[in-house]
Amino acid sequence: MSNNNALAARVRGTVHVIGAGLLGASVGLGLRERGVDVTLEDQSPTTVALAADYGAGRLRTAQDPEPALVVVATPPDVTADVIERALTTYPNAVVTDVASVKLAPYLELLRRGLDLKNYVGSHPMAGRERGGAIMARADLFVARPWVICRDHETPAEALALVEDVALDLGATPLEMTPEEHDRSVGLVSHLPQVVSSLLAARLIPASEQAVGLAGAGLRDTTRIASSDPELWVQILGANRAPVVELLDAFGKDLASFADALRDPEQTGAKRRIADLLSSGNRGVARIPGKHGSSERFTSIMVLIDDTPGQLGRLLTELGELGINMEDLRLEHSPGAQIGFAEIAVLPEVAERAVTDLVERGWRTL
Ligand SMILES: NC(=O)C1=CN([C@@H]2O[C@H](COP(=O)(O)OP(=O)(O)OC[C@H]3O[C@@H](n4cnc5c(N)ncnc54)[C@H](O)[C@@H]3O)[C@@H](O)[C@H]2O)C=CC1
Ligand SMILES: O=C(O)C(=O)Cc1ccc(O)cc1
Repeated sequence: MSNNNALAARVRGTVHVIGAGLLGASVGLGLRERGVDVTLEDQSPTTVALAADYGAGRLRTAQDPEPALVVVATPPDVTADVIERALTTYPNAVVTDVASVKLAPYLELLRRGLDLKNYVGSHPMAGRERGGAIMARADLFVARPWVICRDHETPAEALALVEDVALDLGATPLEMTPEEHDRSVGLVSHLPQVVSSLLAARLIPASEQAVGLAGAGLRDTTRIASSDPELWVQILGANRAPVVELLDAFGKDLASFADALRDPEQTGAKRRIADLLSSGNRGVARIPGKHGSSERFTSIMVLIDDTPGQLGRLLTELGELGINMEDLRLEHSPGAQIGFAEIAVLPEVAERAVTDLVERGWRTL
């Protein structure tokens, strides 16, 4: 695989991360790999020491000059406070945050009458079910969208600096208003979280025998049910209007489905069931990375650096490993330095294929 150190960072100057948990330490690890100077701060001395030990950056000293950029990676309910403190402490730095909601902190900062020319909110669409520095990964943001919410006062240089961080971390920056962002993540992240959690909660009273029959379908639909309830109470509370609207619509679909199924012999009931199920087919086909994958095969997503020869090497190594590739699809986001190779293999060899590829240094999703 190509070495990230070989790629020069776009970001110039020191990046100061406040909140050295999953997101903050992942930003630190990724930027350190590119040789960027990263300083760390956290209300927990243990967390900051842990993140530094993992190589996510160093502690700030009194001699350090003002950072070029501050990344606020604290829980949503204190994000506005921490942004305000960062803007005051480092008046010449650009300040961004990575909170999962964008409108509530922005409105709160406006309400406080702060000068927001140096603040550019953002949100990397990448995470894990568990927080903490110990869960951090340098490649967390690779090939993921990174939403940036500028406003009409944002100077071009401030926007460019936040975009550079996203690009240095392998993400694809894209601009949205805070309202567009919150409506979009309500649909693609917050509604799935609630549905997955409530679905998984149905398992609590079930017998061992019943739960023992669970397969990939249940695992796929409940993966994010292991998420941190404390973080999600904050995220959902801060984006309640779009999420409640989505839950109401979802509840209507559920009720309509149950009505049709209660009496499938009534005229039109079977069609209603089929229509709802086939809407699901059309919806799932819209998820990037899920197009065209055959039901017969298991897809493995392999990250490919955008450098010559990478794909050829992957195909050669698959041959060496004796893994038969049934299909191949390439996906490349404009602006990203990374692409995906979606390899279809027989389900029975999928697990071994992933293990062998990871052992050889490939990154899989
Ligand atoms: N967990 C996820 O999958 C994702 C989370 N986010 C957002 O990233 C932010 C951070 O989330 P995680 O890294 O998952 O949480 P985390 O719990 O792993 O890390 C948060 C850190 O902030 C520190 N902290 C809390 N209040 C502080 C304060 N006032 N000053 C300094 N440090 C403080 C905590 O001690 C903790 O170490 C949240 O706003 C979340 O919405 C964004 C994308 C994905
Ligand atoms: O793992 C997933 O599918 C996620 O959706 C993770 C995630 C959680 C919270 C965010 O604000 C952004 C991404």
